[in-house]
Amino acid sequence: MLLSVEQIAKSYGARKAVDGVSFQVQRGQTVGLIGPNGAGKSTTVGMISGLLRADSGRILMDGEPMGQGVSAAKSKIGFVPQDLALYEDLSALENLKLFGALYGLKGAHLKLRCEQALALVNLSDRAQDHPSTFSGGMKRRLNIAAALLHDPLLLILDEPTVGVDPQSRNAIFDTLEVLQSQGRSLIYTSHYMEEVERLADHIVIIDHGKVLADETPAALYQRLPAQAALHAELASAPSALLLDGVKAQPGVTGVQHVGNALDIGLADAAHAPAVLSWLAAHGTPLLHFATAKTSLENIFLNLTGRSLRD
Ligand SMILES: Nc1ncnc2c1ncn2[C@@H]1O[C@H](COP(=O)(O)OP(=O)(O)OP(=O)(O)O)[C@@H](O)[C@H]1O
Repeated sequence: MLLSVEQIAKSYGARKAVDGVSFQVQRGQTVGLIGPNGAGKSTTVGMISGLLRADSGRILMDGEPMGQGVSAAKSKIGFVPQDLALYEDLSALENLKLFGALYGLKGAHLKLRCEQALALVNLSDRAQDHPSTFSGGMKRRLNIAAALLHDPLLLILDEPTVGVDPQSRNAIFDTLEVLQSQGRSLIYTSHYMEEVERLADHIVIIDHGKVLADETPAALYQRLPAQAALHAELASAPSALLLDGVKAQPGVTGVQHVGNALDIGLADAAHAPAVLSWLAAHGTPLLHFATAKTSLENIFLNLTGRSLRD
């Protein structure tokens, strides 16, 4: 195991921002930390990266306790904060050299690491430009490069796609996938389930400073009442009788309708053909239908009764 977070807690005055959070990160694993605004994600990763002191609990990095100040454990972690930390009046390369020097890198080794990091985030051709001329996404990528200079085992990213255009978002994902293929561990915080689902082997759901779930995406899917959804558009609005009939079909976990459209939850996608045949035999003509895997986005709603984003 690479990182063990054990019952960490932190209050700001009377407000408990993080209230006994525990989870682990294995070598090479990506853990997605997901929760709504104010759930305690930034405070949690702030404590893991050593920027914030925990009121209680313990954090072990590669077997060693994490504390404040410089330590071997801390040097194994790279942190990409939510707030961008770049010097606008230095070039991209000069920014990296400054960060690298702070990590104690020097000379040819520093230069090589800066070049490698710029190449990884696809900014080699902008090395001499100032970040003031960069898009939000390019600045974020430069920040990721800065956090990688000292070759950390674990990279922590706090909502790296906030304020980022879709193209740069994909470039960030591409970079993170390269890091994964190198066997690096990642902690990725977000309030977008689809992002976490794309990247993470393990998802930790956090709300009001507490862990609500800590599982693989597949295990979380199993917690959803419907595994698949069937959307069907009829030629006219369904009758109450038809709705009851659909609900009674094997594998149907729920039915909603808006106008002529039916949204049917299925315990398994394999039930879709039988439900469609039944509809064709009993309903008004079917104009259009589509099936889809249900979204993990629903899991938060399922666990808390609230949605991830308001
Ligand atoms: N420096 C601070 N002083 C006082 N309260 C704080 C401070 N930082 C965070 N909080 C509070 O602690 C709680 C957790 O905040 P935190 O930033 O960790 O959540 P988050 O999940 O990262 O949210 P977001 O997605 O909005 O960044 C919130 O109620 C927040 O208002």
